[in-house]
Amino acid sequence: MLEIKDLSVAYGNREIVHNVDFSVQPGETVCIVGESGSGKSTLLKAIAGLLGQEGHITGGRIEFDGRNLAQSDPKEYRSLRGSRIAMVYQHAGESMDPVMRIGRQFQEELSLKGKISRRESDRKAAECMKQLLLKEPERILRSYPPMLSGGTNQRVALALAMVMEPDLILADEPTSALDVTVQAEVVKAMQNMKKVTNAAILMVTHNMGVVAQMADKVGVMQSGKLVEWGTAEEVLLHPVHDYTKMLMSCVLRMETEDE
Ligand SMILES: Nc1ncnc2c1ncn2[C@@H]1O[C@H](COP(=O)(O)OP(=O)(O)OP(=O)(O)O)[C@@H](O)[C@H]1O
Repeated sequence: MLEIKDLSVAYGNREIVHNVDFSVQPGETVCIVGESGSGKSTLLKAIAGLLGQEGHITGGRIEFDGRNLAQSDPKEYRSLRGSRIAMVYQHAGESMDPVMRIGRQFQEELSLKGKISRRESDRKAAECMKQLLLKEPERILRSYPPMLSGGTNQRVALALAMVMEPDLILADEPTSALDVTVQAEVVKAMQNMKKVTNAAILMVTHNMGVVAQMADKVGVMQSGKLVEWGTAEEVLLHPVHDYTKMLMSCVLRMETEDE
């Protein structure tokens, strides 16, 4: 459903992502890992059409159901994001409107697909929130984002993505701004999300626990290149590239030190 072909992305004259190729199949969860600054977020933003003023695609294709998004205009992207592609950010609370009640945010989002009553919107929102293990959805619907904790807001953002029944969810480090115990709750919620939606998930993350628990395929980026790609088992247990081997040995060392 999503095919990235020979994609290169630059900010100004500086090329950040170099000739990346990979694909995401329907319903599949793909995690992109790699060191800080390797271009993971830039890659995700390019796919989401959110590179901003300085960023641009310098080569290659982003094919979504056969359509080349690399050449789409911002309006076309906006309509796809409203209907078929959803995005979840690192600081989800900040991506929501702080002065709009959560219930209203669901209704606005859902109204992109057609007219919907407050009651029906609340019902759909509460259903998604329950699937993401959020307690008291009615209270959350009446709240404003700043009234809720970081972990709750992150799960609300996942629910906002889910409620649209997208074909593809793009997630940029959805757990990394949270402390460790809260991360575990959000990971559990994301696992549930994976179980109950048919959406493919493409996620950039530093959290190898998330990768181990959720990924079907894993891509490893280093200095703007995709240096390794394979099933989660292949990449986690039998890495080939030196950089991936080093990354995995760091994770093992951290886990041993934690024990
Ligand atoms: N808006 C921007 N303008 C110019 N350069 C940028 C911009 N955003 C990111 N960069 C540069 O692009 C490079 C890759 O950044 P990117 O955020 O994609 O990496 P990353 O792998 O996601 O890192 P992290 O894991 O730390 O988020 C970095 O050198 C960064 O400074």
